[in-house]
Amino acid sequence: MAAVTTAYATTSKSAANPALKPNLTRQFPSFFKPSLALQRKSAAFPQIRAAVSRRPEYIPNRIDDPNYVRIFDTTLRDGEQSPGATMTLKQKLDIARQLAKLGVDIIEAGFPASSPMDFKAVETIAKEVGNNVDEDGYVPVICGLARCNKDDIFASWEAVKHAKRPRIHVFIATSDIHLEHKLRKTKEQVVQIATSMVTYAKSLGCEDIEFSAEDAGRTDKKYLFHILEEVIKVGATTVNIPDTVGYLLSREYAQYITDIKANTAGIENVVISTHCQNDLGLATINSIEGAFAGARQLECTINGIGERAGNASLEEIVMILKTRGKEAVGGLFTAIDGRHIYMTSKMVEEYSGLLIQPHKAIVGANAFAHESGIHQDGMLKNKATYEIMEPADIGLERTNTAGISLGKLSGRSAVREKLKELGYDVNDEEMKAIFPRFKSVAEQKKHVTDADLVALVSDELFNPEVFWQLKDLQVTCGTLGLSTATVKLTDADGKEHITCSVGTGPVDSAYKAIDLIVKAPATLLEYSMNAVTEGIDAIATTRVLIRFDNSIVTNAVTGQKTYRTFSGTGAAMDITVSSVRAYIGALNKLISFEKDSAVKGPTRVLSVKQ
Ligand SMILES: CC(=O)SCCNC(=O)CCNC(=O)[C@H](O)C(C)(C)COP(=O)(O)OP(=O)(O)OC[C@H]1O[C@@H](n2cnc3c(N)ncnc32)[C@H](O)[C@@H]1OP(=O)(O)O
Ligand SMILES: CC(C)C(=O)C(=O)O
Ligand SMILES: [Mg+2]
Repeated sequence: MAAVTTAYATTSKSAANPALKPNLTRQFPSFFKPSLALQRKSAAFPQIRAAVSRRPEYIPNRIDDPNYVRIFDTTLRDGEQSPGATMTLKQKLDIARQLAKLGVDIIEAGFPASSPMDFKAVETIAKEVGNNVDEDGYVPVICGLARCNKDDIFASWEAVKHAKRPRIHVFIATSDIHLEHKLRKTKEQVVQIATSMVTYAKSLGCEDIEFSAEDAGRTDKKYLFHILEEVIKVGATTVNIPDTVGYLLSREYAQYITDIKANTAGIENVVISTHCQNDLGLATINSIEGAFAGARQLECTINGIGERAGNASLEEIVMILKTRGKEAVGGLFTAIDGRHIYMTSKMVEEYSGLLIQPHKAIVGANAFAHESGIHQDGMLKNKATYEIMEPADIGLERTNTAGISLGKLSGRSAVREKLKELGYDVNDEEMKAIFPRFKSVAEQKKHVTDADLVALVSDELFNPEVFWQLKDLQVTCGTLGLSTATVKLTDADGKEHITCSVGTGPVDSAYKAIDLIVKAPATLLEYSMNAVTEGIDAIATTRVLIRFDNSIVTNAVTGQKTYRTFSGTGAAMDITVSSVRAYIGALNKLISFEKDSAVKGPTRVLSVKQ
């Protein structure tokens, strides 16, 4: 079927939506100083401004506006637990900065005791993002997860204490099945451990303590009320009710919150939180129903990434409350600046390597595309016929009227201007890398589309620290014999390395040649390719997943041993070049991880006397 070309539509088959553009600048000053376009938008939609400016003062254990819902983002902790989503320190810091632009109330930056690298990431985010107070007094709380033991809690505190608003998040399982088979403890032992560990967290000087009853969704309610009462008594300020295995239906989850409110002594002095996993596809709606029943902190991740089937998705929760909160969810609202959603989603997609399905709510490529005639007809007559949200609300604008058309005669200023319009405020250094790539595409294509440009820029800007870079590539392939690839790479010092290899096809031979140069202990696990735009001159994006053969991770919950994996993405008109860029991106991530792991970890904080 042909691409749709109404004033509103886009190519629904494409990985990106070329008719829509991110409405943000990478260094957008603050959502209190919106650009002219945003000011116009805010005037037309007063609820946007109101929502952003109505954030109540942050007090750990209470929220003075009864309708305000805190957004707790755990992309960097639960999100990173998705297989293959391991991120480097720099990537985590970028995401944390972007989450602060979004205005999330709490950033769970990691699990400091799980590795020296995670400790370093949380500590860095606490120092850099956790102290960046804006003119309105907003600064996100920086939170670190800890099991109920002193080493974990001490590590968490050592990492987060640098933030203006530090939080320790302690958890322990409370369901019979976890008590019996995983923790091998009695109910009273677990209450005793939980209370003594919350007390310990408080003794370190932390005044913002979240307690999670892991697997609360399968926990005997009387016992749940009891343990919550006890941790509240000793200083927990937020109590989280995770449906760890995504088991409960919405009405059952809401009933848990209602019952906790009605039966737990002291509950009125703390904030109740939801944490819904998506095993049955119910994470978002269960979080919303939890809020309707009285929870005022919702834990979620960008694009819904997370352990197994993922977590509740931040963009869905935020847009549900924005679109229906007033009339259908008791007037509940958040202070998230939705205009940063699209950019944040793109960044998490690139960094985690977890691609967004085209029909994903809010941020999928098709979320605002209208393909069928009757819908297009309705849209042309009145957008409200088929759209319940404005694309601009998540940072997208329709660009059919955009003035600048890029081609091979365009210079740096036009490209820079266009990028600015698309939301990327690139610096001179970044421009140096992007411009030659733009030129080489423009020389082969009559018209470089917005989607082409976004793919190139994402490939350049969202890539991990560069240790190896592709300089040149030549392949021969066909039916006459084995494919041969000659690859020239530059290392971190700019030194060139050339080698060639044969393989079963052009990608295989190129990857083998790269392996001969880089010599990383990696195994290719997955490879996929998509066309960003349509036609023979489309830009191809490749995603690869590689296994780090020297890094075995043990899952604390299942005890299962797995290899650490890294993803990489690449974009180019030539499919072999795109494939090579993706592979080198993944290898750079692996090398960066290896380097970060070698950072001297806080050995001292990992061994406190119990
Ligand atoms: C529902 C969730 O999302 S929970 C968070 C999951 N995240 C992670 O696991 C992060 C990655 N994990 C890791 O790097 C490692 O598992 C570590 C570093 C955290 C722990 O590693 P290890 O010390 O080697 O322990 P291992 O993973 O083998 O087992 C977990 C241990 O913690 C115990 N444990 C699990 N949860 C808790 C808890 N909340 N409080 C106290 N102890 C706990 C288990 O009972 C087990 O103890 P045991 O060995 O005495 O039986
Ligand atoms: C650590 C807890 C909050 C968790 O992620 C879960 O129970 O799913
Ligand atoms: Mg979870």
